[in-house]
Order: sequence, then structure tokens, then C-alpha cells
Amino acid sequence: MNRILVINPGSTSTKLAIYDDEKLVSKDTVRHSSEELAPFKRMAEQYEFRKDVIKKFLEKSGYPLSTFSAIVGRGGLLRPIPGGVYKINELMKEELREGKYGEHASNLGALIAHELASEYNIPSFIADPVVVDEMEDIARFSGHPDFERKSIFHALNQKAVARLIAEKMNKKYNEVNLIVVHMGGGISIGAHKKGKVVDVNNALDGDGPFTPERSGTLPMTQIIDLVYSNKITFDEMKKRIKGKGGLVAYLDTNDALEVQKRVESGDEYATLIYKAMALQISKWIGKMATALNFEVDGIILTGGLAYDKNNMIKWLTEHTQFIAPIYIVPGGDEEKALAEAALRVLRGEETPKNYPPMEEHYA
Ligand SMILES: Nc1ncnc2c1ncn2[C@@H]1O[C@H](COP(=O)(O)OP(=O)(O)O)[C@@H](O)[C@H]1O
Ligand SMILES: CCCC(=O)OP(=O)(O)O
Repeated sequence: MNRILVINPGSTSTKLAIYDDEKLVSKDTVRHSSEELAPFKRMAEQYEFRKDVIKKFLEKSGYPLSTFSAIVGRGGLLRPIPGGVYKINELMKEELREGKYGEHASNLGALIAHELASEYNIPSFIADPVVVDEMEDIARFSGHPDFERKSIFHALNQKAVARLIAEKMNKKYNEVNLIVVHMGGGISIGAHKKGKVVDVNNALDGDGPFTPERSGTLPMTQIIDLVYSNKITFDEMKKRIKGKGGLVAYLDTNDALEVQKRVESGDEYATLIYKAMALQISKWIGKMATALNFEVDGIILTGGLAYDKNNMIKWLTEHTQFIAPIYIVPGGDEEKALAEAALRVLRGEETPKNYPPMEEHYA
């Protein structure tokens, strides 16, 4: 029997799971409010805080670390790389620790997994990190040669739910065209063309709809004017895009459940903002439908916000149902996808890749 610990740090939560082979034996989602995370300036500063959450989960679940066969963490901001399972190595840890390719909670997945695994000399991996890059070259153009569009998204869950729904359609993933909308702390909308994510918004860096904690795309000239006005520091501006944008900026919370309560209690401003978010997400679904020439077999709504069928799902359906049938996978299952990835390696069914992979054009 293989026992796997899964560590999935997200921008608004830490999700944890323990699997004995395919069997889920323990899981928890610890939510982190924007106030709780506010004191941390850099992601590396959250290391001990998130590690404590994991240690408490292990204590509560009663499984000593010495009984695990492997630890698998959510993969963070590395170089753009192909999907798959990767061994955690020193270069990867160094790049994640210093935030060389950006700052996000997922950077902590590999760092904490490796530290805990090293105590007991067991293997540690990441799988389908947020930098999986399958974009078509035509989708990389931004509008100016100095700036390139990047593939940064919920690759792990997008791929997992796309495979799940393709299976429900009695098709293979590489036979269908799907639009996958992952709605968590960040929101990504991917165009999956016959098994490859050929276009997607950069869910982290000011590209896409606004989200529980991110601003998404902002009016460019207004930003330039603000930045050059000297009324805002570099760090404050970065925070407006990621961490203190979106619902946090408009409604002072990153918790869509709280927003739902306000909507249901008749709060008109909260309703307007939440509806505006649904409209922006819908417009991105329309964009990705265009990238697929409107040959779309299904639209999949997933991530935490996909639990909200009375509001978010209803509004997204109103805006986009004419494009293709809508499938809902509330939450998604990143933990299961991570555990399965580790199991494939432990059983010798998949060879874990080294980081960085050989394809040097990815560097
Ligand atoms: N049952 C629910 N109904 C509505 N929103 C929810 C629900 N559960 C979680 N959410 C919201 O989803 C967002 C987090 O999504 P999740 O995919 O768990 O995030 P992440 O992994 O990015 O931290 C938060 O705004 C949270 O309040
Ligand atoms: C870095 C892109 C993925 C992302 O936004 O994840 P969260 O929703 O967990 O913040």
C-alpha cells in the first residue's frame, strides 16, 4: 500500500489530503481570510504559517509522517514547462524560494513537501504546475513585442476536470474542444483544443476577469498615470493586481460565501459587483469560444465559486449557455489529481521528469 500526503496551497486556502493508494482517508480545507494573510509581504514569509497548518492536519489525522510513501505538492511558478510529474530538486526550490518567476502560494507546495519528505527520506513531487505551457504561438502576442502573453493557470485542475467530462461524453480528452473555467482565489479560462490548452488568460498577473483577490485586466493608461503620479509604491501597485484586487478591493473580503450572504440579504452594491464579476468571466468564455472557432463541445465550471449555483452558476449560464452545454464540477479535485500523479510514479507507470526538462526552448 502506498500512503500519499497531498499539499495544495492556494491563494485563499490550504487544501490537504491523505490517500492510501486510491482511497481518500483524510482531507481538510483551511481557508485564509485576506486579513490573516495581510501581514505577509512576500510569499516565502508564509512558509512557517502554512507548514503549521499542515502539521496540525497531520496530528489531527493521526498518521505519522514516517508511514508515508511519498509527498506531492501543488507546483508553483517555475519556467514554462510541459505538463507531467516532476521530482523536486534544488534548482526548483531555489527558484520558488526567491520567487524568480513570480509569487504565489503554489510556490510553497514543493518547498514544504520537500522539507517534510526529507525528514523521512521519502520521495517528493509536483505535478502539472501552474506554468504548464501548451499555448499556440499565435496566442502569445500581446500587442507589443516587449510584452508576451504567458500561460499561468490552474493547469492541474483544468486538465483533471477536462478529462473527467470528456470521459462522461464517452470521448477521449484529445477528441474534444472544451472551455474550462476555474474560479478560485484566481480565475483562469482555458481553451482546450483536442487535449492541449492552446489559449488561456494569465490568471496571476493582471489578465482576465477580476476575481476574489485579483483585479484582472485594468485600464492601461489609468495605471500608467497612477504609477507615475508617485502616489503609490511598487509593492502597493502589485498588491492591487494580486492580493488586494477584485472582491477584496470592492467588498473587503476574498470570501465569495460572505458575498453570497450579502447578495441574499439584499445588499445592492455587493450584488452589482458579484454580477459584474460574472459578466467579466462570461466575456472571457466568449473569447475562448472564438479561439476555438465556436466549435465547443462543452463549458466546464469548476473551483470554489462553482459551488454557488444560486448566483454565479446561474448568471454564467444565462450569459454563455448558447455557446455549448455547461458542466459543473464544484471545487474540482486537485488533491485527487496530485495523489494519482504520485501513485503513477510509485508504481512505475510514469517516470518523473527532471526540472528543468531537456527542451531548452522552455528555459
Ligand atoms: N460553497 C461555496 N459557495 C460559494 N463560494 C465558495 C464556496 N466554497 C468556497 N467558495 C469560494 O471560492 C473561493 C476559493 O476557491 P478555491 O478554489 O477553494 O480557492 P483557492 O484554491 O484559490 O484558494 C473563495 O472566494 C471561497 O469563498
Ligand atoms: C497561479 C494561477 C493559479 C491560481 O490563481 O491559483 P489560486 O486560485 O489558488 O490562487
